[in-house]
Amino acid sequence: MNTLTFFKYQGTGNDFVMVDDRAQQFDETNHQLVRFLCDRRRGIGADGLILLRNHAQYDFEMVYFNADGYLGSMCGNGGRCTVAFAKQLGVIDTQTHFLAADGPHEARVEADGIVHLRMQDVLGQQEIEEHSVFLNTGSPHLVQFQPASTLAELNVFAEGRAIRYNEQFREKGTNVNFVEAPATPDLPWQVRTYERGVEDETLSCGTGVTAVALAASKRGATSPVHLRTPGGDLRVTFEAQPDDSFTNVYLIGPATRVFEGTISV
Ligand SMILES: N[C@@H](CCC[C@H](N)C(=O)O)C(=O)O
Repeated sequence: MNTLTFFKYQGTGNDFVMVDDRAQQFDETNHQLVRFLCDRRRGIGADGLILLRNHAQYDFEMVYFNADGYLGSMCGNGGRCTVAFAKQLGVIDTQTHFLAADGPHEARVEADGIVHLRMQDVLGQQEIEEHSVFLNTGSPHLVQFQPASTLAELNVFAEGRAIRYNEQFREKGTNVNFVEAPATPDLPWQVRTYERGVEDETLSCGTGVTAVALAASKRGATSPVHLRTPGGDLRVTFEAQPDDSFTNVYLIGPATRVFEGTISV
């Protein structure tokens, strides 16, 4: 048996097992190990696992796995947590340029600990039905706008799973974000997310709230968009371009170290 040292981080309740893998010792093909480490009863427990690795051209590389044990796409909350982790390790100071599954990202850590993570430009969105759009913010997201005062009671697991496994999305999957617009412009957009690869509702999803903010810009939202998830509040800023793309997209929010430990693997 070997001993693995890990750190647990969370960003608005989306939680991750973080591993300093600069020595590149972690076997990323060991899906059963990742599932065990993310298991909330038999392992550490998390929505995903993130390896921080050295990279010749970037400050570091972030390798993200969903709780199902398989490599995932971009993780926005995980990206913010990885930036905070890199700072904790002394790999960076307060600015960084790192590599993730969807390409390079810039980020900075403000004095209050809030992480500003630049997301990839987003090339438009696809109308699926009258109240739902699909867009990719580094991960695939369906954004479904709900009637007022219905989000709190929605069965996100059942409704989200049905969409994630329907004819259109079954093969590659999608994350599903249910959204309620604010009653007045000073209030936040409320979001609950069923997350692919976790296959359950998570307390928040960073690429998800980014998708919601951009989709909401077609429904009156303006940058900066304030979003409220069951795990906490996030902000998204962006520039909308005439060709319906979005540039200078930032996901802004906290990233908290919860504990560290060792586990026999
Ligand atoms: N929670 C993450 C999303 C991680 C990827 C997602 N599970 C997927 O497989 O698409 C985030 O904060 O963006």
